[in-house]
Amino acid sequence: ISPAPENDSLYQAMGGQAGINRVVEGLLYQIADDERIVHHFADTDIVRLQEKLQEQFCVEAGGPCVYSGDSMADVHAGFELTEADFNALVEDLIAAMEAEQLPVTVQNRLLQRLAPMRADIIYR
Ligand code: HEM
Repeated sequence: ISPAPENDSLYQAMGGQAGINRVVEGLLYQIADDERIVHHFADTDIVRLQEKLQEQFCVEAGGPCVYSGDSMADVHAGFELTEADFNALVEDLIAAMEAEQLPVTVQNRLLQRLAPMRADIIYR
């Protein structure tokens, strides 16, 4: 787990919670259309996933939120996710951020916050 950001500049650059929520919604639509990975979500409570992603992205962007979901290792264990699965989801997230016209510098700051989670998400 990386330490929380020291300020909320990324949260502000993403448009606060409303902007983050639009990115999360776009991500969920991208995943729904992504035949490479959508099968993993067949039994998922999407309303819960949306809520937890909204919280998590807010925290990682330095916003005033608390993440109430489970650990990345616990959540993703059992899906046997590959590096290709991980990269596909990152591509979907980038597409969602592009659709919100977030500058690449802002996109990269969020991706850098999420990248360290990779080791907990990919199956070993
Ligand atoms: C940076 C990458 C990722 C992040 C930040 C992330 C984040 C999350 C979060 C916050 C949750 C909700 C946890 C909870 O309900 O308590 C979740 C659930 C889930 N994630 Fe990920 N995830 C990532 C990558 C992936 C990938 C690559 C896949 C599959 C292709 C995946 C599949 C799932 C599934 C299927 C669930 C729902 C689990 C269930 O229904 O019990 N995730 N993820």
